[in-house]
Amino acid sequence: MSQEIDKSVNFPVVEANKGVGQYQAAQLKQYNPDAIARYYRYRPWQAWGRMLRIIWSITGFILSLKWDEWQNQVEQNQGKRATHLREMLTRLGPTFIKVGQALSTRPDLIRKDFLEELIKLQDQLPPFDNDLAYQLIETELGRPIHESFSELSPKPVAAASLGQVYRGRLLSGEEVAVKVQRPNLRPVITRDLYLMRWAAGWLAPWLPLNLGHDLTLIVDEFGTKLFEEIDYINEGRNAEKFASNFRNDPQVKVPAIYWRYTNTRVLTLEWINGFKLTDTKSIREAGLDPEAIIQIGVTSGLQQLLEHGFFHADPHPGNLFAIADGRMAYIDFGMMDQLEETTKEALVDALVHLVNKDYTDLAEDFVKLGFLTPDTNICPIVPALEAVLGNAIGKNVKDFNFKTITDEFSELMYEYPFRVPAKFALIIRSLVTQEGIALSLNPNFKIVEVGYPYIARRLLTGESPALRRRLLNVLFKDGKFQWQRLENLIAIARTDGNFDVLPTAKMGLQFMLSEEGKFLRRQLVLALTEDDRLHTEEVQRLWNLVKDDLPANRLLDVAIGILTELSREGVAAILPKATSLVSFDGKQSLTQKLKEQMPKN
Ligand SMILES: Nc1ncnc2c1ncn2[C@@H]1O[C@H](COP(=O)(O)OP(=O)(O)OP(=O)(O)O)[C@@H](O)[C@H]1O
Repeated sequence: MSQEIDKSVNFPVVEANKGVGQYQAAQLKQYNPDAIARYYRYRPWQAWGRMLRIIWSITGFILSLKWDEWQNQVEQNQGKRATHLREMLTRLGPTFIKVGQALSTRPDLIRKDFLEELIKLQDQLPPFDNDLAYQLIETELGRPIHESFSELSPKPVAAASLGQVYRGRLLSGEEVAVKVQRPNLRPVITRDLYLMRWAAGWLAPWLPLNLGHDLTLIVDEFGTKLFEEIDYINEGRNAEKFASNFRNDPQVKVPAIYWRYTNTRVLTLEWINGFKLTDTKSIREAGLDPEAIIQIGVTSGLQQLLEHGFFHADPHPGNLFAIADGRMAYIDFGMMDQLEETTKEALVDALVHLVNKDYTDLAEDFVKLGFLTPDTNICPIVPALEAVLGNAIGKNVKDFNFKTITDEFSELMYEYPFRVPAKFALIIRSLVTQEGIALSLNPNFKIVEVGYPYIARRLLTGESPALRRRLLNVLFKDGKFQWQRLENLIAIARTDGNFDVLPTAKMGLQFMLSEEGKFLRRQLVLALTEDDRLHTEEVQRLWNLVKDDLPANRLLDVAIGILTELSREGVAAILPKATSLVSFDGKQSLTQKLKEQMPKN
């Protein structure tokens, strides 16, 4: 522990009540592009040296690519250039490593050979000095190492972009991972973000796509996230919130945080004994079923986006573990994002409309989600969406994959005024990464085979009124009930291991008998009697689909349960309007009987 922590680079914080150019010698706690710009406006020389180094490195790389083209050696030098790119980003430091990590999940933007090399940035990085790290742990925790840990590995077990991780044991015996941040991270990141933002402003007009206009916003989003990521207290809180969202899920494991041994730059959390999802060989050797792990990964990923709204924005395979007991564990909660309720709902809508091939509604969803501005004329976009997405989905919903969708979509973006809202860059990244992980475990993986059953189950079990409205959207087209869609939905939902028909049937019945279900009751009667015939075949087909899961006696219990729960007012509200439902095929006598049997309270 001989080395001193380098305190020479100190980034000042701007206090709101101080004039421009007056700074405190403290550290900027939150990303604030204006404050950063103000600081460097008065000290440009502090950024020049760094700027020259970045330009030098990037120009060198671009020239080597050009040289290969001139010499016709692109093929031969592919591997060499990919390594060059990774080494360059590593040399440029944490901010650029993070950019590389973000790009490593974008097969739509990056060549395959580069991609494979960039993936190594996820956790094969050079560690920083051990003594320095130990010293940082002591300073941050305010006590000597031996007063916190009975064991601490003499060397880090992993070195990542922002910190390195030691394996240790608390005095109380628990096995822990101790993550220590790289020294001087904040000032280094701040300076790089300033330069990136400045460059983004200059480059935007020369870049293709509407994406260019958003480039400084993308840098700001990246900067905000990066600042959140270097506050380990924030990461600990995120982990606990994430754990709480999955508290009832026996398949997802989240490490506990040991707050007594945690501070802004040191994080102590439960050690996870498992195999990274990159380590497919060990997963198979341990007798674990990759398909089951994929299922947990995709379902929990969709749950984060569509249910909790709080999602892991960095789910690369180095951050996901398969545990010997069959569970999947998440680590690294530095980069998380929160979706608003309206965004979650619009996302479900968009998925439903996409699967139903309702392209007009889908175009409207894009407006709601901010991909199109509200003043956009969607008329020409609808057929374009149909041409591109209809192709991507194919005849069968199962042919759908995000990679094809993003590829096809980038074509649309050239022709129509689509833009990717900064927030969605993270969602898209999260989805494409999860699909990529699943593909690495099973090359024939189709996200829809796991994803759509989950969505179908959620719609059918619609816990919230908003979800029930969506189910109705799926079941009706132009006011007509779509038997085939209900049949498909049930068939697909049944392939999801968690789908139980009985509670769903119960919920369906409850809904039908409620005031809210009035519309559905009426429409069902119309559907049943459409074209002057009783549609018994459709009912029979539906019944065949579910009858094995619905033993008659249990179904009767459920029905009686629901009916006895209904108050007299409830029944009175239903019966007069439901007469049409029961007026054919002699069932009126049954409702009469029910009326007589209802408790008189
Ligand atoms: N709780 C844990 N149990 C076991 N290993 C862990 C744990 N936490 C971290 N590690 C190991 O340390 C590595 C780096 O951890 P983590 O991803 O949290 O760091 P990071 O600096 O946030 O990295 P990244 O570059 O992915 O942002 C992990 O890939 C894993 O190998």
